[in-house]
Amino acid sequence: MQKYYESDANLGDLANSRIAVIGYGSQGRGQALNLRDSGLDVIIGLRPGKSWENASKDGFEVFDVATASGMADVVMILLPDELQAGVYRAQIMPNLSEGNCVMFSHGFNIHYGQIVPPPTVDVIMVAPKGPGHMVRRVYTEGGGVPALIAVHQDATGKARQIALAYAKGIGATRAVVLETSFQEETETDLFGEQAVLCGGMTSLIQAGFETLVDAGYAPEMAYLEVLHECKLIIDLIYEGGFSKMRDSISNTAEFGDLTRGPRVIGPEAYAAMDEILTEIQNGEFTREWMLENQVNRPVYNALKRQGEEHMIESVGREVRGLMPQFRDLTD
Ligand SMILES: NC(=O)C1=CN([C@@H]2O[C@H](COP(=O)(O)OP(=O)(O)OC[C@H]3O[C@@H](n4cnc5c(N)ncnc54)[C@H](OP(=O)(O)O)[C@@H]3O)[C@@H](O)[C@H]2O)C=CC1
Ligand SMILES: CC[C@](O)(C(C)=O)C(=O)O
Repeated sequence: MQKYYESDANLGDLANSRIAVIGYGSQGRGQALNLRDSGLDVIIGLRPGKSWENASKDGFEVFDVATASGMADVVMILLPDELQAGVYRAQIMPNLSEGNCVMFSHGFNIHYGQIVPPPTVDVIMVAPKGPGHMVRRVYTEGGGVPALIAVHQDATGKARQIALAYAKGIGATRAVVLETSFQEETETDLFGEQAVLCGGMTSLIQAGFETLVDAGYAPEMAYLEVLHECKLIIDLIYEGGFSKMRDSISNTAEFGDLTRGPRVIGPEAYAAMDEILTEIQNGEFTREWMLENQVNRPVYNALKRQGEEHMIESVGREVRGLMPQFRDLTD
């Protein structure tokens, strides 16, 4: 896999370009602030509302999406994936000029054919591998969140240099930038967030919590054991892999980890993961998500409400309230 660092990228490749960041949410805000602090010319495209107020407060010039797109050489689309195609067709596409660059932080809309840009523009991806708030926080601390780049269309012959310059602008080359394809990024990202990082992890934690509470243990004990301590264990895995974590835990914990863990994630879990991956690869998940949005998200809203009402959430608020380090954090 091709890897890039600071010396492989040149901010000069974007020196004469105006970048319109469309959207000012998690990624939009983090990326726009970092790009501006890296000396690049950034404007914001939005609809009136909360994000518009936030971007103005942060000192950006904010325009409606059509105007910002028409003023820019590089248009980075950081709207929710499910809304991108509609906004692109109505407000971005009519304002693109030959030689412009259209960018994404997730390959979703290009890979699944929801957006098909004209052949006269570059189409690239710079996808930070972390939440937007961390993209900003780590940059201000002098580091960077790693990112993936991909080139879908290279109309100008400079698409890769532009992707690398942008990645440098948001701080990613301070960590590492890997080159991939829109397909690989989209499918692995969706799989990761569904099966492991978000879906798999919350389901695992909730199942552990329910098992302890149903067996009569105090909910506060269950919370500390299966949720709070997760972060401490994950920090060790993040720093040095499973080996560093296993060096740090007791021998008893390690024996239990090695012998009992595979019983929890047994053949049925592997089969479920295969099924989830297949639904991503054959477009079934994307069809479900896009149709869900067309009918105002009945399933999403019901499941989200059930999640918010689960006992683990109220117990969590209570237990975090007992610890000084959580007092300044808003839930
Ligand atoms: N969240 C993350 O950390 C990551 C996200 N990504 C990708 O980044 C992209 C952006 O995601 P994310 O940052 O989570 O998005 P958010 O939901 O955090 O932010 C979306 C932004 O788009 C604005 N917006 C929504 N609808 C419209 C509209 N019709 N016209 C104009 N502006 C609108 C919102 O403004 P308003 O206040 O008006 O609603 C908001 O500023 C996606 O492609 C996602 O897959 C990739 C890696 C990680
Ligand atoms: C894990 C969720 C994520 O894929 C991310 C922060 O990288 C997302 O799309 O938000």
